[in-house]
Amino acid sequence: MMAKLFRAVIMGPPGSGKGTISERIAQSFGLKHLSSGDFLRENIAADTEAGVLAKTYIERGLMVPDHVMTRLLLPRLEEMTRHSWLMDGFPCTLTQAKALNSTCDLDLVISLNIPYETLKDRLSDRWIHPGSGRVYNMGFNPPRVQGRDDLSGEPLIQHDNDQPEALVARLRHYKDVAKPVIDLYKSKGILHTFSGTETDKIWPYINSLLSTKIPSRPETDTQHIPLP
Ligand SMILES: Nc1nc2c(ncn2[C@@H]2O[C@H](COP(=O)(O)OP(=O)(O)OP(=O)(O)O)[C@@H](O)[C@H]2O)c(=O)[nH]1
Ligand SMILES: Nc1ncnc2c1ncn2[C@@H]1O[C@H](COP(=O)(O)OP(=O)(O)O)[C@@H](O)[C@H]1O
Repeated sequence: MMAKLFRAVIMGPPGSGKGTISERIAQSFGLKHLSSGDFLRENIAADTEAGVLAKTYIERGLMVPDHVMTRLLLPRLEEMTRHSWLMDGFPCTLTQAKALNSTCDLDLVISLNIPYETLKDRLSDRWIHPGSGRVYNMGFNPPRVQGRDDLSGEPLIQHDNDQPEALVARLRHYKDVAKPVIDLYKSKGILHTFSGTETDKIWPYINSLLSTKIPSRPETDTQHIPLP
């Protein structure tokens, strides 16, 4: 019998560690990690109509409008009827959350609650490989060769968006738009909030929560069965 599918969302302000934690969850529990940012970058690289439109917003440091996001992401999720997944970066707004609601039932929402000073320190030290979206931090997870991506060897860049002046505005905006989304998931009884300043200290709590929710791990009993 196929294991029950599991659908989760991870939310948090820029720099809260959504990408970093999502990778750990994907590796430990075999969920597919879906990232709105990666998905947008793929569409931009492929010059799709929505990608061209999204690029005009991202280049100005703005959020992509809800109707573009839902038009891009929902069909993709609808294709994933046989997969368990973890979505990072979507939904960001109540309109997106309601649209997602009409497509699927979420099992769990993880919300990361990280102090502003911590976010500021991390993001001012974040380096990105623009081609793949791989993320480094000079203290926490530095690249093997300074300034170069581990896999491609290509140069890493920093986003102006990650510098303190832009960050204050992004965080204020996040708080405003995320609050009703968090309230919605709280009212559904699926919200789990994790607070702290270090991913390595938060991770064991997320790991043990997921261990109680996701019955089978890839390395234990699904060796011959394709993952859901
Ligand atoms: N010093 C430190 N850096 C961390 C920690 N956890 C994550 N980081 C780094 O902080 C930065 C932000 O982490 P991400 O995983 O990209 O955060 P995110 O929430 O996905 O960020 P956005 O893509 O902007 O929404 C990256 O450079 C990470 O390597 C931590 O516990 N300590
Ligand atoms: N759910 C979303 N709604 C609107 N815009 C989004 C969404 N997810 C991503 N974006 C846009 O794509 C950009 C890149 O996203 P991401 O890689 O998650 O990184 P970051 O939030 O650090 O910029 C965002 O800055 C934003 O413009």
